[in-house]
Amino acid sequence: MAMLSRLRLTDYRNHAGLVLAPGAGFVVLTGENGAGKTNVLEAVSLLAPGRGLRRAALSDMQRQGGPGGFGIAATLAAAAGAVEIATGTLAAAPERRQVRIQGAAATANTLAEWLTVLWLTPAMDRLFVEPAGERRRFLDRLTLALEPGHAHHAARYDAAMRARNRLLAADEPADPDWLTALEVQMADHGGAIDAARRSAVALLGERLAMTPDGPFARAALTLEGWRGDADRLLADLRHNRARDTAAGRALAGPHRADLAVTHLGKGQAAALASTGEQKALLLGIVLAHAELVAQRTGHAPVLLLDEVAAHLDPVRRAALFDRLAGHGQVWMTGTEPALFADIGDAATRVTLG
Ligand SMILES: Nc1ncnc2c1ncn2[C@@H]1O[C@H](COP(=O)(O)OP(=O)(O)OP(=O)(O)O)[C@@H](O)[C@H]1O
Repeated sequence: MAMLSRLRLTDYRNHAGLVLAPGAGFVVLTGENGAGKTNVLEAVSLLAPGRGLRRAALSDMQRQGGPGGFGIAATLAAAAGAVEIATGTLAAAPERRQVRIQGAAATANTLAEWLTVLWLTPAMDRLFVEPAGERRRFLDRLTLALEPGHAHHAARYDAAMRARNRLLAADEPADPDWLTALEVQMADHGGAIDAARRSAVALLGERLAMTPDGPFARAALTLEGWRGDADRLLADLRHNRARDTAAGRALAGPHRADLAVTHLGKGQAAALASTGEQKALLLGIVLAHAELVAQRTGHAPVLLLDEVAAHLDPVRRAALFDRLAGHGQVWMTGTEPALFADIGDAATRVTLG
């Protein structure tokens, strides 16, 4: 777990070749609209498991007009010394993500052992009113930061679930032993997923409850939609084979969970809060989580705050900078350098475009 001390982008979106040497603390990216600020944050988000902060297709990320394929390489300053991590695609396989750690091929999920990255983007403003999937993904990123094995369990669960769906959809009757084997895998990994999420929600809830009422609204969190351990999941899957066959998918399991968020001060569902209140709730959750992860793992996550500063009033902006000072590496974007005038000289400032 660490921070980035060097970042090199090759043919990544609009960046043919970009090298940055971020310091610890704030990394401020400014530039006009379309300069490629969010692209840089997206590149950093791909140094963690998953599809990055836009959830875009890999083939969309290679530079249009470039040779095909892209590269994102970073040096991590870790306690044990520098670690080189890299991800990207090759021109011949634009949809296949390659990952290297210290030069050796690795899976994307192992990136979680080296770097924790969390982000807040304008697209997440609608998180509380969107379908459950977006909140589940958000919850899973929060969980992954506390439990690096979470991505592995999620990947194995999804693979087993897809295989079970295919088996149930096939014309010929499913081999019961094979079906049971897949359900056992789903139950084992699903139980681990649920336990890790519940633990993350409980820890984060405690942290939020402890946080004094400040300029960012406080949230209460609960896991909804589906809860249960491995035994319960296995029993449910067995019992619901006919129903799942008719539906064409598994109707119960941790893939149906949701994160319910309440505005603590108002005792009201986050979805009912105003747009500004929803932004503040989300920011409050991300900040509390970053502090929680730093406290529990001894390593602050790398935070990517896309266009967050511009949407805060000056008092909240100052409060944000105050709260994040000394947190670790915090990447922020904005079109106006003046937004970041108050964060001091220690920041790494980069103008793009
Ligand atoms: N695969 C690609 N190849 C080349 N350019 C791309 C690719 N994908 C996106 N772009 C370009 O990147 C630019 C958008 O970059 P980005 O979203 O990082 O901008 P930004 O600096 O964050 O802007 P804003 O301030 O408007 O949010 C657009 O001009 C877009 O055309």
